[in-house]
Amino acid sequence: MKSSLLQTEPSLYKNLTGTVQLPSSKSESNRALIINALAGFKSTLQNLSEARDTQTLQRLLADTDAPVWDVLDAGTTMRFLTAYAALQGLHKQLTGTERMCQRPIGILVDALRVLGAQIEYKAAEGFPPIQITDFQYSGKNKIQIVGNVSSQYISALAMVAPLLPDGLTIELTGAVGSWPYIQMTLDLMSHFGIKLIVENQVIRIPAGRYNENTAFAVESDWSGASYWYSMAAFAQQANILLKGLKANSLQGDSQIVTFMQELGVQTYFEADGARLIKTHEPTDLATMTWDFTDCPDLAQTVVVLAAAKGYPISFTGLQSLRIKETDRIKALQQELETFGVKLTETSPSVFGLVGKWQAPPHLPLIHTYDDHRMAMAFAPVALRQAVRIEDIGVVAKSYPRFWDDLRSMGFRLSNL
Ligand SMILES: O=C(O)C1=C[C@@H](OP(=O)(O)O)[C@@H](O)[C@H](O)C1
Ligand SMILES: C=C(OP(=O)(O)O)C(=O)O
Repeated sequence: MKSSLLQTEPSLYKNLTGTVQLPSSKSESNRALIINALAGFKSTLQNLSEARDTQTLQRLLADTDAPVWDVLDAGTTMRFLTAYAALQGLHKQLTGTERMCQRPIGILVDALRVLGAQIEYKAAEGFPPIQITDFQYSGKNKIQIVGNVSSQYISALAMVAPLLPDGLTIELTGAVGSWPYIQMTLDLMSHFGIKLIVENQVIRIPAGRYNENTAFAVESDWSGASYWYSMAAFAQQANILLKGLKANSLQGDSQIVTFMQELGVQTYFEADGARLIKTHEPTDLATMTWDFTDCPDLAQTVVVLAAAKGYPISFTGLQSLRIKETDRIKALQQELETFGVKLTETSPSVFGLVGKWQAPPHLPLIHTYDDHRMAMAFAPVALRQAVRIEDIGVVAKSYPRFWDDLRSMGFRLSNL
């Protein structure tokens, strides 16, 4: 595989200005697609994401006859389709990339089995590929599920719960990670007509039908927006309009607004999006600990920025990063080493950055670990120094036009 060279003129570092049409949120798109499928494909979904994960889900939902659904590397697609196929008793095998077959699904499968699904593992217990064969309702209308492994299991269960004769009460046990993603699911279910109740960690979902013919427009992707915030923070001056973002978002990753405000990037909401202005360079920042429990997909963006800028930030809530597209903690540790920075666990579950960022003597190569967010989180570094990116193709998972958007802002990308 050929790596690519990403570089900029010094003038871009001095002043980064332009407009970006962000991709739509894949999380919102994937929920809307599942709910619309459960309601008979009759609604009008606008701005569905061009992310490969969403395109894959859309294609598989339409491929009703296929005995095997290959989700590639899409976590939500795997988890959502598992619950979707299981509760309808569809005869399906679900599989994915080698990495997808290392990402756990046992918690969801156990819950679906309790409800009456017949699901077998085709290889390792607790991991895809799985074979779904039948559904015979067990009569259970309450279930407990752990909240700190992946919220995707809970979203998957919640979306199919109205199909059960008595609905379903889902009790989340222990600490809950990625809660805003669960809230997004519940908000979308409400939008499509399900009247559910949430009390602390208990979600009560009544039996019912999703409304047909309901319009829904997907918002731009806040996770994708985070890389532009990072670029604005890197640059000396920045004025970037990110189109399609709204102040009141369903997406928890809109938390990036608050994080970046601390780091000198202010957000102004306009009629057609969010304008990012670099207002100042934070100089004497107090030592801070930032929690990514609710927004794990922002972690790589902020860790790389903090490492490069020497911001005194410690990080918590990174546990779920170990079971995503790659072990993201390990991947960050390895890549930051190239620049002389260590990401270390200073006390249980708290990660700190040690060492001063240094340009390596040779053109640095950023390894991408089949992880879109590794490539995108390191791309802003090119405002300071040229970098090689191992596989630029990884961005297709969530933000296929990422490099085109960088080019339109003045970045140069070439094959090596
Ligand atoms: O439900 C979703 O759309 C997502 C939930 C999160 O996963 P976890 O719940 O596994 O943290 C997030 O990391 C992922 O990118 C998308
Ligand atoms: C973790 C991610 O996605 P998924 O779990 O859906 O593969 C992501 O997009 O960062």
